[in-house]
Amino acid sequence: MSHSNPPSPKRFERPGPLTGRIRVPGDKSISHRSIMLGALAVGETRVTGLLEGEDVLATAAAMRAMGAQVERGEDGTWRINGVGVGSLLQPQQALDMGNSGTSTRLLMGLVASHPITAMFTGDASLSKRPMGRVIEPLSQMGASFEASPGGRLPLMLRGISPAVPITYRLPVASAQVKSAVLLAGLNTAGTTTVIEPVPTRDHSERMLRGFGASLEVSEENGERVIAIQGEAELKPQGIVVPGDPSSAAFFVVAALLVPGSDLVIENVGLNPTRAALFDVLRDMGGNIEELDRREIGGEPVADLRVRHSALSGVEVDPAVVPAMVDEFPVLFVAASFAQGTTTTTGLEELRVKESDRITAMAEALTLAGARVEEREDGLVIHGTGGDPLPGTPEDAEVTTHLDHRIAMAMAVAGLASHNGVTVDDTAPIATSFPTFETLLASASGTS
Ligand SMILES: O=C(O)C1=C[C@@H](OP(=O)(O)O)[C@@H](O)[C@H](O)C1
Ligand SMILES: C=C(OP(=O)(O)O)C(=O)O
Repeated sequence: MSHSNPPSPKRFERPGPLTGRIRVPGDKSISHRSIMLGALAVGETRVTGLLEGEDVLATAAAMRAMGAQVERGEDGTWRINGVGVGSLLQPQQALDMGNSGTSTRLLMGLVASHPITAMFTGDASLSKRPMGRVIEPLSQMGASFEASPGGRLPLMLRGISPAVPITYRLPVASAQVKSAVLLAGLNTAGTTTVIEPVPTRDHSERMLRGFGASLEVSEENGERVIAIQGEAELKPQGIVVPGDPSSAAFFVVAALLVPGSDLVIENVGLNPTRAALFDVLRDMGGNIEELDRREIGGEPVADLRVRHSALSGVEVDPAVVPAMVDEFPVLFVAASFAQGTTTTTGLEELRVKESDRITAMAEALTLAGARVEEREDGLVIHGTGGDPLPGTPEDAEVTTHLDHRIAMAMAVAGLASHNGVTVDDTAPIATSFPTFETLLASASGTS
């Protein structure tokens, strides 16, 4: 896990144009869910294109600790032999969630409706993140918790079976909270319902259905209502994981910013609940073309051809925030090079990710010479009009706070800066995108 890796500083400097074709690793959200649902199906689920990042490996280790077989074949296919809904085993040791909020919150949902007790631990970043948002609904379902102060990790969860089905309206727009309740509902007799005032990524709904759960989505008074029938029997699946749009985002912005670039990123997942960044960048003037749009594993996918473009500032509609919640760090970088001002609002959730991404990016971009104003719920960025940023001073480095997306976003800023940008620690990148630096070297012809 990244918390045990020594810090690995690196300076990112102006490369040649980004050209050719690259393929980013599999989608993180879909990879986590493939392992979890595979571990609850009876029989063998096969997954190709699984993201082999530390976050997903933490999920795999936890599912093994609760009885599933999760193995990587030599051909890169993952084989998961599940225990069946209701049959998770008592883990013998604490479940180490590393840096991964998704692993923690979704697995809390699974454990909550099984008659087992689990201790959840994580790294320094994860141990600061709020878990009250899942403790609350899962307590209503009958699970009990002993959490660290502030509803944080480490925490002990005592699950219960039978659990109580609930109807829960999400107080924050969070796919992790939605998924935790739906996963708890899998082993709960009756109907468990989640009401989403603001739609969030829908991979759990799509995949639960794909695995054979009875799940209905309807709309009532402008809200999404998701109802799952409990005591489900899941059937093993063959899953092909599309490329992660959240990882592709770094290369899309890099190609827009580095002069002369013309890059194709193959096989990018474009689920509408995930893909808003690409629309915002197009509104800013970004030349991003979709090639060969197709469907893979029930998800829309395309190759993205991205060419260097002059960008203009925009006001980002807060309604699109959930559909690009992880992409703001790199959007802020794009905005720093645009002509004019970019305004973002409604980003309160960014303060409780792996780091406080509003403050972390304001500080990092300011150090690299950008003009940034921090507000409670977003950033206002005055762009350079296309000129390079100065970059970080020789003796200074950007602080990533154990946050992979800060590290990668500022690496991209370095590519378009006079003096480059030094990032204090690139180790967290391995949580979601272990091949980031290799792909960057290959796209810029420096490998
Ligand atoms: O459900 C998921 O797979 C995720 C949901 C989002 O978190 P929130 O639900 O906390 O917004 C996102 O930031 C995270 O990277 C992955
Ligand atoms: C917020 C993220 O992940 P998680 O919540 O799973 O740690 C992310 O990948 O940007």
